Amino acid sequence: MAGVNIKGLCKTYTIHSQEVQALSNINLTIQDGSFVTLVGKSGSGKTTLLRLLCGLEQATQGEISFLSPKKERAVGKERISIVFQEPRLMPWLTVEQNMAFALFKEKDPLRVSRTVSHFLDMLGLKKFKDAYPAQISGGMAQRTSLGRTLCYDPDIILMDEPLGALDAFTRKNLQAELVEIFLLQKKTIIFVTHDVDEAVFLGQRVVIFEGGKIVEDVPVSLNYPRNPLSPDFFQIRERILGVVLGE
Ligand SMILES: Nc1ncnc2c1ncn2[C@@H]1O[C@H](COP(=O)(O)OP(=O)(O)OP(=O)(O)O)[C@@H](O)[C@H]1O
Repeated sequence: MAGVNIKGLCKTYTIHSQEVQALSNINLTIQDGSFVTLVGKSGSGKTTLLRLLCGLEQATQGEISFLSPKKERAVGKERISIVFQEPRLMPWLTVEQNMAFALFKEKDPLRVSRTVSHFLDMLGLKKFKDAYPAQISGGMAQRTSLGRTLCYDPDIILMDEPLGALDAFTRKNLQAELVEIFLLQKKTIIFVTHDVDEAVFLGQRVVIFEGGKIVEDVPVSLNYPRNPLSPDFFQIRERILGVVLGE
């Protein structure tokens, strides 16, 4: 595992010679093995931060470093994986093969089948292992995408609204499963969502973005699994909603 230390991070895009400051002076420390959710209105810079963290974009200024990285990984070789809103599975591969794809560098076929089988089990996909993406539901496809990520054994998992396209029932189920996976695996998870309830249900901290800046960092010191109907949950949710809506 690894945590992240972000110092003075800025990202400017240029659209038709007009500069857009997507992120300005972001300072954030995310501890190893913690679950952090990022919320904020559309265009506040959440996805840009994830893209910088996984190297899909270069920062204009500032730096990102890793905290307590795994000893067996060389510095700079931390494993970061990203899960998007859409599962991005390969349609010509089965559920099992899509997950195994994360292990294409692994030489030992037994290790591949053991790892894939473990996560197929954990995610309730065993019965569908031979199905193709077009033959499974959106929830199962997103579980397969998460399974592929877990097979890769990343130090840090970035999630960009991974449950955003699912129906409310499937979404609630997957939120609960994600908490269980987090408690079992203790990976560092950085999760972007527009849904404040989801952010409070999942995160140990909710970081609020506005106009490319962090405007508040709210600790959520409630035990898992959380009850969204409890007064403590309600109070934190209202506080965050107030900041996001600028009330
Ligand atoms: N590739 C790009 N080129 C130019 N501008 C970009 C690019 N990506 C993002 N931006 C701009 O950066 C700003 C932040 O965008 P970003 O996607 O990070 O916001 P967000 O908070 O993730 O929004 P949403 O919740 O809608 O996904 C926006 O003004 C957006 O137009």
